[in-house]
Amino acid sequence: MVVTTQQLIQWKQQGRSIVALTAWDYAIAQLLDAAGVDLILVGDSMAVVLGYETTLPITLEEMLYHAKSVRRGVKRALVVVDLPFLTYQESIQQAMHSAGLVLKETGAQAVKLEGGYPAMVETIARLVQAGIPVMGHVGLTPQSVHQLGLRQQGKTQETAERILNEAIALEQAGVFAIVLEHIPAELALRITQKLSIPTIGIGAGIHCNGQVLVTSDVLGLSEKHPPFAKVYTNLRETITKAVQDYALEVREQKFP
Ligand SMILES: Nc1nc(=O)c2c([nH]1)NC[C@@H]1CN(c3ccc(C(=O)N[C@@H](CCC(=O)O)C(=O)O)cc3)CN21
Ligand SMILES: CC(C)C(=O)C(=O)O
Ligand SMILES: [Mg+2]
Repeated sequence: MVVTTQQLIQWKQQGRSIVALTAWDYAIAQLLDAAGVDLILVGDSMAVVLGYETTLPITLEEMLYHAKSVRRGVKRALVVVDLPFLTYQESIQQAMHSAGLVLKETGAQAVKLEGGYPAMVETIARLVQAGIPVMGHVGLTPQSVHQLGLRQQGKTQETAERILNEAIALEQAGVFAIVLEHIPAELALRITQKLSIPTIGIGAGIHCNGQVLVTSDVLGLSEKHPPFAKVYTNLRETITKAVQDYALEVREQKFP
């Protein structure tokens, strides 16, 4: 049984939590899919495994290349691809072109883009009308890092209302799900209760309809201490140890 956007909405109604993680290549995607992850996001956070400081330098070409590789590894999960910075904000035409390339060239089922009311509502409505499933993303939007920083959003009454209203506007525009990043848990609860579509949280508390994390953070591959992830295993240590063991055995002529 493959995961569809309708399935995610049904799971919200049934109270079954949605499990989402990011992937950037075939090997990782194949492992996550086989382990039963419901939604695989080809996130622009792959910046971390490509050695960029922020998500801003990632290009549409890089996303397409990695998304194709991810798609080849996935049999069951829904594959969603981030539209990178300035490949959708310029005009509806630009967004349509970028999202169209993602669906045509990669075989992914949906795109995600950052932002809410008013800037992105019309764009999302037009993409959805054209048959492109769109996932929203509000709260902390890392493509706006030079305006927002990386601080929690929606801490005041006023900004909390703004984020709630953005989420409502995005649902009306037709998104099938919405990422809530780095907002207070009580605000995420209010949004989750208000919307019929599922909320997928990252740093947004336990009340969301699902959770998403950056896989390199979960696996202990990221160099920096991850902001939201629980580090379930430390692959940096595992890999370092294996490589050092190999180097030693080669130098001592014990291998092969
Ligand atoms: N590997 C990785 N994991 C992520 O979760 C992630 C990325 N990359 N890249 C895109 C964004 C950036 N993210 C981040 C990064 C740092 C903080 C953080 O440290 N926030 C501090 C404040 C820091 C500041 O003000 O400069 C906080 O206490 O909120 C939050 C979100 C989340 N996203
Ligand atoms: C953390 C998620 C929501 C994301 O946008 C990404 O990985 O790029
Ligand atoms: Mg992203």
